Amino acid sequence: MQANRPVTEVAAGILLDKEGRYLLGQRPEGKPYAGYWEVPGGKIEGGESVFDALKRELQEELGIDIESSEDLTVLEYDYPHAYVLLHVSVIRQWKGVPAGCEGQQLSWQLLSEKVPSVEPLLPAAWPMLEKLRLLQP
Ligand SMILES: Nc1nc2c([nH]c(=O)n2[C@H]2C[C@H](O)[C@@H](COP(=O)(O)OP(=O)(O)OP(=O)(O)O)O2)c(=O)[nH]1
Repeated sequence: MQANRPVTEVAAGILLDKEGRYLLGQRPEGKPYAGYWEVPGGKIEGGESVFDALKRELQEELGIDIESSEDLTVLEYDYPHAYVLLHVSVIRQWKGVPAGCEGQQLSWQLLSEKVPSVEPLLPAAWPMLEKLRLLQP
């Protein structure tokens, strides 16, 4: 557990399509861990619900509109730059085609593959993928 460190609450959304693929994005230059691959999402702002934050972040980052999500898990991770609490959701339906609206690269990955074909991944992305594999299709 963290001790006396501010908590950064983050909403992360795993887009899962009907072919069993999920989406990763590459963190842009200028952010901590630039170049690392992650599940799309970002910080929850004051007063937002997890879903509000997810809807806003996926609109900003990917240009898509979501109407629902399923809670998958909550994870904590103690990075040198921040102590992060990640609220992870799965999204199976969205409007629009995901695009790298912040100049970031995107990559669809098959859930049936043990390891993503892109690297490196943010450390906290690994346990999310493990949870995702336990989901019933
Ligand atoms: N989006 C996302 N963030 C993750 C993952 N794993 C993980 O540890 N994080 C951490 C990294 C960051 O410390 C934090 C997310 O912050 P961010 O910098 O992406 O958020 P943001 O877009 O709102 O940031 P900002 O530039 O507006 O300050 O969560 C993940 O898979 N996806």
